[in-house]
Amino acid sequence: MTVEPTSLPKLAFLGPLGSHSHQCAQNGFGPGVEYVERSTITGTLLLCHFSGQWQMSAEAFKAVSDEIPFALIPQENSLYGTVTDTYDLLRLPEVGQHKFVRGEVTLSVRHCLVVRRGVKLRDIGRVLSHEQALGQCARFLSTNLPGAARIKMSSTSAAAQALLSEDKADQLTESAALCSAACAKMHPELEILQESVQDSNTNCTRFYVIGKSLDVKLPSTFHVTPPRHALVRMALRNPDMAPDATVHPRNRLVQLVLSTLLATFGLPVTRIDRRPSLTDVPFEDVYMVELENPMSALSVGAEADVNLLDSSMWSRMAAGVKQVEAAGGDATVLGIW
Ligand SMILES: O=C(O)C(=O)C[C@]1(C(=O)O)C=C[C@@H](O)C=C1
Repeated sequence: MTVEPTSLPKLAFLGPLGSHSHQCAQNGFGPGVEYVERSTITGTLLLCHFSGQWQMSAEAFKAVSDEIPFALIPQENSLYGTVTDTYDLLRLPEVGQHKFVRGEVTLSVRHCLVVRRGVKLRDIGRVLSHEQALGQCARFLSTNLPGAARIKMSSTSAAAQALLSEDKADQLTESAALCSAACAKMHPELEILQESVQDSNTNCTRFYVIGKSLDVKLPSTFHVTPPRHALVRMALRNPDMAPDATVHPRNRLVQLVLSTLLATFGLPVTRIDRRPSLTDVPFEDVYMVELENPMSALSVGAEADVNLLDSSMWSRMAAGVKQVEAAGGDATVLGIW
């Protein structure tokens, strides 16, 4: 009898190893996936302008494919707010077609101030980290390192690694990084100068689990609950054709979003985010709207419930999309989880 080799599904995350994304992925998926690190969420962001549409490559996110069916990307932090790279990616047409939000994981986030061994606080002239971590530690930095330049890196773990490769002879002052304690401990040449430097101890980041389709089965180690959330992208279908010429298209979109949303999907709205659209029209926006079904929390458990709730969420979403379209809007379901 031959034993088939078992292969775990792959999950892409923002690396290198030791990033908060890595920690969160491990908490959420444990040994149930093969981890594939990527060096950016959004890679070479918004670099090429192609056939009238801004295109971008997003390594962790773009990796989602037949070969890598899942990715984990940070969505929002409790102190510093929306992860804009992620919302920029949610504007892409392929989201809602080949990539969907299929789950979420929240991570409690603690940052340390880390240096090469022997470096003192007074020597630090630069602090390297992910933009989110710099923002989450802004008060600490202003108080303790007011003159230090804040340098954005692709991740907190990339910042820690950069300390190791810095050429001391090139620098007049020393650098520090903001990263997790676990990340600092991966490098014996590094030392933690101060722990827990984020501006609040309740600091946490919510991540989206992206799947290559709405059907792909989530890894068995991921805790699946009955679908409770939906994410919908809304825009004006044809912004140039306002039925009432006195109303600016931008206002028309706000009216559409507000008037249709509250009634159309029949579910409470839990957040609304707005980003510039991918068209060339100045100030044309796209809205990302998250809805939450309070009822599904009551029916956790049986597989039958999950299927029933799944189809009821779906029919609500499909009906809502039709109504938005009838009102001159464009709505795409980006995820149900
Ligand atoms: O840089 C990392 O370690 C990441 O995983 C990214 C990220 C983010 O983009 O928000 C994740 C969690 C923390 O909020 C800080 C940074």
